[in-house]
Amino acid sequence: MDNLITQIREIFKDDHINTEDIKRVLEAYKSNPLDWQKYAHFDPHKYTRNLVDIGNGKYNMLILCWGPGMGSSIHDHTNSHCFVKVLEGSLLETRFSWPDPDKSDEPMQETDRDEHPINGVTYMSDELGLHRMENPSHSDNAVTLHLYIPPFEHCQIFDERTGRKAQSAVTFFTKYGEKVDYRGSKLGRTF
Ligand SMILES: O=C(O)CCSS
Ligand SMILES: [Fe+2]
Repeated sequence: MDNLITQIREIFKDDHINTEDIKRVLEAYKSNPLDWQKYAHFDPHKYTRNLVDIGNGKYNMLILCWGPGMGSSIHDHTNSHCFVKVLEGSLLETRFSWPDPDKSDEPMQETDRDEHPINGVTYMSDELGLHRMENPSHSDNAVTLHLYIPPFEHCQIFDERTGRKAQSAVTFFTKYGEKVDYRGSKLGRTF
C-alpha cells in the first residue's frame, strides 16, 4: 500500500485536487493481497472499516472487509467525495435518489444497480444520490479500498421503505492494522 499511499499523498500536495487524478491512480493500481492483507480484518457479523491513512487530515483511506452477503445501510457521504476500488471479490452498488422532502414515508427510488468487479473503481457523492454497498457473494469475501475526501465523522443512513433518515457515527474496526476498542461507548458499529 505504501506506493499507492505515496501517489495519493502526492496528489494532495496541491491545495486544489483533481478527482480525475485520483481515479487514474486508483485504476492503475492492480490489487495485490500482499499489499493490503495487514489491514484486512473481518468480523463474523458485519462489514469492517479499517483505517489505512489519514493523508495529513485531507482524506481517510480505508480497507473495508465484507463477509458473504454483508452490506451497508443506504447512506450519504456528508458532502465528501467517495472513491471505492474492489481489491477482492466484487461489490454490488445500488443507488437511490434522495427522498422527496415534501413527502413522508414513501419508499426510496432505486436509480441504478451495478456490480463492480475486482480492480473496478467507482466514484460517489451526494450530488449523485445515495447508495448501498453489499457483497453479492454467499460464499466468498469481498475487500474494498475507500477514499473519503474530506474525511467525515458522521453520515446519514436511510430506511428504504420510508425514506426516513438517521445520523450514524463513523467508526473503525482497526486503525493502521491495530484493533480499536470501543467498549464503554455506544460507537463500534458500521453504518
Ligand atoms: O464507509 C462505509 O462504511 C460505507 C461503505 S460504502 S461507500
Ligand atoms: Fe458509500
